[in-house]
Amino acid sequence: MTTATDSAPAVAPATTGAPLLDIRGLSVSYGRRGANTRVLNGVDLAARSGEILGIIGETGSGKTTLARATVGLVRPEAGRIGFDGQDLAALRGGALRAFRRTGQVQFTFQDSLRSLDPELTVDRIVGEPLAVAGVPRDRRAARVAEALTRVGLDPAALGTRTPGQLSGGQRQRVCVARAIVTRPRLLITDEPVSALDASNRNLVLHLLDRLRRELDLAIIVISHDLSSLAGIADRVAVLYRGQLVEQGPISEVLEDPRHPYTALLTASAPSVRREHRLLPAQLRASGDREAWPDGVGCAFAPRCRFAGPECRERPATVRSDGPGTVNSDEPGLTEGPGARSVACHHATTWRRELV
Ligand SMILES: Nc1ncnc2c1ncn2[C@@H]1O[C@H](COP(=O)(O)OP(=O)(O)OP(=O)(O)O)[C@@H](O)[C@H]1O
Repeated sequence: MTTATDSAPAVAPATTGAPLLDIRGLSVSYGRRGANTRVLNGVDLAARSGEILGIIGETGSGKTTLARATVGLVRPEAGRIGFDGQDLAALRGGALRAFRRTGQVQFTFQDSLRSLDPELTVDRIVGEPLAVAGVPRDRRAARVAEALTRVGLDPAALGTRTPGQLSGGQRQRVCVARAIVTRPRLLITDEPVSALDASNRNLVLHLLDRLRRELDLAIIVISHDLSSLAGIADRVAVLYRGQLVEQGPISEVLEDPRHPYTALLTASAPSVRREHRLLPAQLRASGDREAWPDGVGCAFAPRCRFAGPECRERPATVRSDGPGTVNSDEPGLTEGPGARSVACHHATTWRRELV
C-alpha cells in the first residue's frame, strides 16, 4: 500500500457524476506571436464536486499556468475549460470579469505571505472578494466570521490583526478563508503547504479534506511534493513540461505508475512508501540524448530510457491495459473517477526492459 509518512487525513471515496471542471485540449503559450513558448500542450483534466485532485510536476512543468488559465488570469491558445457546462475559455471582457466576480472558482497563490496585503487586517482581506462580488457591506462581517471559523481561526481574536502578526499556518488559513468566503464550487490551491512545517502542513491538509466534504467543493491541489498529496488526494494528474503524462486514482498511480516519468517521480520520493521498488537509476536514460522541438512527440522522451523513434514522432496516447483505463484519443477521457490515462507508447512494455 502507498502511504505518506506523515499522519494524514483519510481519503474519501472518489465521487461520481459529471465533472464540474472538464478541461479538454488546453494549450497555453507565453510571449508575443512568432516568439512564443508553449508551456501547456493539449491538457485534458477533470475534477468533480467533493473530490481532491492533485497536480504534480517538477518546477516549470506548467502547474501554475494551468491554474491561472482555469481562473481566467491567462488566456488559452486553444482548448476548452468546461465549468458546469459553460466554456470559461470562450469568455471575454465583461463576461469573464462578471464570472470571476461570482467567486465560483477561487485560487490561492503559492506564497501566502506575499499574496496578503501587509497593510490590511484579516477581516478586510477575507472580506475583499465579497466586496468585489457586490455583497452589501452589512452582510459581509457575518460571512467573514463564518469563513474564518470554518478554517479554524477565531474571528474575534485574529480579525483585526495584519498578516505580519500571524504565524505561517494562520496566514495559509486566512488565504483559504478568503478563497471560500464567496462559497466557491472549485478551489485551486497552489503549493498550500510547501512553506509550512510538518505539523502545520498536516493541519492545512486536514482542513482541505474537511472543506471538500463540508462544502462539496472540488479542490485542485498543486504540489511538487508527492507525499503531501498522497494523504488527501483522490486522484492525481502528472504534468511534465506542459504535457499531462498520467492521471488516475492516486493510490493506483503511486503503486503502479505506468508512465516512466511517474515511475521516476515515485522512485525519487523517499517519503512515499511504495511496493514497486523501482530505483531512479533504473529509469533514467544513460547519457545525453538529443533534444527535439517542444510540442512534438513525448516531452519526457529525451530523458526516458525506454523511448523509441515513435516517441519523438507523435504525441503518445493512452495504452489501455486494464479496467477503467481509457484512450485519450477518445472523447470522455476522464468520464469515470476511477479512469486512468497514460500518455506513453510503452506504458505496458517498459517494465520488461528493466534489468
Ligand atoms: N508570465 C509569464 N511569461 C513568460 N513565461 C512564463 C510566465 N509564467 C510562467 N512562465 C514560464 O512558463 C513555464 C511554466 O511555468 P509555471 O509557473 O506554470 O510552472 P510550475 O510548474 O507552476 O512551476 P513551479 O513549481 O516552479 O511553480 C516556465 O518555464 C515559466 O518560466
